[in-house]
Amino acid sequence: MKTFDDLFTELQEKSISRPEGSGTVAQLDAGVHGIGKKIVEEAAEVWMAAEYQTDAETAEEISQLIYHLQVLMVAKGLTPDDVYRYL
Ligand SMILES: N=c1c2ncn([C@@H]3O[C@H](COP(=O)(O)OP(=O)(O)OP(=O)(O)O)[C@@H](O)[C@H]3O)c2ncn1[C@@H]1O[C@H](COP(=O)(O)O)[C@@H](O)[C@H]1O
Repeated sequence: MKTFDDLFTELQEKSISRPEGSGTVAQLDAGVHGIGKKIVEEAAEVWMAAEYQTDAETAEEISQLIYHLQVLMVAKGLTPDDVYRYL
């Protein structure tokens, strides 16, 4: 099963290799403004799922929010350690 750190490593590698068809590359090309809008959208979907949908659907929405947060981290050059030091 993929972990937070596994996904982050994969996204960092894709930001360098820029494979054709990668949604991550498209997100990075959209820039921080576009990525930020996706984060707000996904956060709202997490909230709505938690209130009105199943636990499994909520978990899926949380995974999507984490993904978009990681895309923002890659865009900004932040690493998991930069975040972990505040946990
Ligand atoms: N974990 C994710 C992941 N979570 C969410 N998303 C993206 O976020 C979108 C969120 O879905 P929504 O339900 O909000 O759909 P939507 O609003 O219709 O989405 P869009 O039209 O805005 O794309 C998905 O369509 C994906 O584009 C993800 N995209 C990729 N990954 C993983 O990231 C890695 C790299 O992916 P690629 O860069 O695409 O190769 C792979 O391991 C993928 O599994």
